[in-house]
Amino acid sequence: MSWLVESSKTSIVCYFLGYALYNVFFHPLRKYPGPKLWSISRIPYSLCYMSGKAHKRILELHEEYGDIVRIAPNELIFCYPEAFNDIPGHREQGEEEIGKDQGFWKEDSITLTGSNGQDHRRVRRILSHAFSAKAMADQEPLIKRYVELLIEKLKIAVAEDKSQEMTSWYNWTTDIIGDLAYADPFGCLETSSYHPWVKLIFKHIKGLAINNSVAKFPFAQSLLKMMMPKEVAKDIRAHHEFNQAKVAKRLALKEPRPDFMQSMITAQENNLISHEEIVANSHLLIVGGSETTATVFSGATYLLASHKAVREKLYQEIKTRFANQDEIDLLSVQKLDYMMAVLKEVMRIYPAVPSAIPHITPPRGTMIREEFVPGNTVLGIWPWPMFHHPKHFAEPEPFAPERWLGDHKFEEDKRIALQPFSVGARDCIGKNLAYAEMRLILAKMVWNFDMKLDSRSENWLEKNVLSFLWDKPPLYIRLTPRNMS
Ligand code: HEM
Repeated sequence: MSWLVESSKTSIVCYFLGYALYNVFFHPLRKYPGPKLWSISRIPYSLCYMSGKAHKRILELHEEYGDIVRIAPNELIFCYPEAFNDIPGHREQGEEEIGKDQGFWKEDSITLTGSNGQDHRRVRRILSHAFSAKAMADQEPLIKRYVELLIEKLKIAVAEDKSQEMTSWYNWTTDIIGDLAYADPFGCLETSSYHPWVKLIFKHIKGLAINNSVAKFPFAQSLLKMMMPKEVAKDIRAHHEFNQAKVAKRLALKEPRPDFMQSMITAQENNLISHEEIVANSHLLIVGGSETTATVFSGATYLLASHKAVREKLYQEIKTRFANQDEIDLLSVQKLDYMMAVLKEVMRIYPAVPSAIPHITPPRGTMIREEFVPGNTVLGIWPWPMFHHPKHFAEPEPFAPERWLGDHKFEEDKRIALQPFSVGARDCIGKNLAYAEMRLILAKMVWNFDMKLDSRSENWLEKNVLSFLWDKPPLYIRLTPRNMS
């Protein structure tokens, strides 16, 4: 019997040795540089992914190995400004799409962001109506109402305690997207507290890195499911049931509404979208449309609170442009050039989507940067390292909005490297809405309050944990109301 055990052990060792040798010396990606251990197995990349600081390690890898690095047997990452055009960007006519890696999306593959080819184009066309200039003009009164509610409730809270935990306030503005998707707000701002469903969205971030890391290890994924505490499984079920119930309630409304759902309802009447797709995409819109903007608001508030000169300059711009705050609307905020520079710099320093969203080459392979990349190779661009690489941005660490306003110190910057909304046929469909919302909220915040950092939140940026998206620590800011009309 012992000979059987011995020979099994030898076979296993030989298998792994052969696998390692193949990956290093014979694999089609062998010519790409990267740490040897990472090219043998996915495990080092997965461990890095779960470390909470993967963005920094990935930047180090690009600095050490160059623009294209092999980070797993079958995976390459790219860090040069044109990479956004080469991978998610528009393809030439007749060229095959570099689609999303379905191994990453799994259950989300029927959403807009997880689907490929015809399905993606069909749903994108349907949803694009909800994000047109006309739709946004129709949505403006609703957005303004919630922004006014945010300011009003904050003023009440600040009268009691100047120091407010701002990530929660910005998470509560999910009310806007909740109303645009379900016609039924969560009531977070009204009650100045979390709706349990909204709380779960933000709590869920912590698990994303683990979930994404094990996605490529089916055994580990099954194990994780088996080990999942009962309450977590119950939370997940309740979360999905809540989404389904909200969608059903919105679908039952007879009156047309200028919201995200209307275009899907019209499409369903013409058999262009299924009920399951409507449910899945409503969830995507809520999560994609609220977590991202809440991150940018939190980053902007922290950076403004800790940079007095920038804060003052922004305040001056807003005060000079508007006579009273009723003049601040979605259209007028577009004229605030300094604010735009501030927002770009916030998204460079603290991008809302900091980690790579994996794509995959078509089975026949494709050309990238005049080199052939074999079929079924997973490709990624990590936004945080792209936006922090000293080859792309001079002095990448300090918060410097002037870099977007022609300051000669930054004239060598590769500005096209900053693509926080990605590019091409799969860029952020909510980009214009996000900019409108961000400018409006920031303008109203700066008009109404001066912001200073509470000592509890010093080095807040450094305390953020990367879990695919940011797992944000509490952000305490001291708000002083200004006496403005
Ligand atoms: C600052 C705010 C935002 C940032 C930084 C952001 C960023 C992004 C990025 C990088 C992508 C591409 C993801 C990929 O490659 O799969 C994306 C896609 C998407 N975003 Fe946003 N987003 C923001 C706000 C919003 C808002 C407000 C909405 C809607 C309410 C939204 C809805 C979507 C959807 C549906 C997609 C998938 C598009 C497609 O695959 O065709 N996003 N976003």
